Amino acid sequence: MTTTITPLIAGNWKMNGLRASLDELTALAEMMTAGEAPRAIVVICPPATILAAVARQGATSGILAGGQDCHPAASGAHTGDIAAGMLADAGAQYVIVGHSERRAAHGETDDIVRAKAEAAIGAGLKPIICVGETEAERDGGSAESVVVSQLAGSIPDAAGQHDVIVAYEPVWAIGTGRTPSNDDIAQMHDAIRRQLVTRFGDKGQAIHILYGGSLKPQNAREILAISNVNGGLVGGASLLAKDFATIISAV
Ligand SMILES: O=C(CO)COP(=O)(O)O
Repeated sequence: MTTTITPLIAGNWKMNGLRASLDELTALAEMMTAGEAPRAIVVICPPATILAAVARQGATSGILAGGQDCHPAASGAHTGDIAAGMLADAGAQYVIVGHSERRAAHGETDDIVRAKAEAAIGAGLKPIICVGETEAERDGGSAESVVVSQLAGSIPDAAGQHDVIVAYEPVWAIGTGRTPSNDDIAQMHDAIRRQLVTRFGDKGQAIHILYGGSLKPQNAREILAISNVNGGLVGGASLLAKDFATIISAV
């Protein structure tokens, strides 16, 4: 079965962005409405402090808002954490879970990431579930088995009935300016697709598989054209409206 997936381009602002960044969002919205309508779903995941403002501003321009992480629990004594329901309350429609910067710095296991994805689905959000191998794992030849195993542990059964997004982000490509070869990206995305289809049948054909890691205006066109690459998760290049707009228009 061939399923057409509308590409999705998500910007992960990480710990960058003050209220002043909303000007960049205004510029992005203007660029998006100036030319032909974008052929992609566009999502910005800002820091939580400006999430509500991004969601409000995005409501008029079609830019959707997402969180960068959520807690598995709905509420409780978890100082500094944010529940998925709170992100939804602030206007988010998406939330990134299992980003490698959190897996590494906060000891997040696949079980925790899966619990976060379940919490997100429970709150009506679409989780963007991140997976990716380290450089040592790629050099050692285990990249595919590592990613397939991370995905098996991180994606909840509920993905069979609800919308989830998978983001393949090789850890060594994040913020480094390096990317895998197009063949390596194709091979990994094909392996992820096979696993999604084996587990979720036709629904697995419709799940977005995003590529992330040094996606830039210069390489977006060729990477986004690779089969089973259904969009991108963009870090550094999402901070400047001009660069992000170029990536969106590369779809
Ligand atoms: O981690 C990323 C997005 O989540 C990718 O970051 P860069 O695009 O800065 O490499």
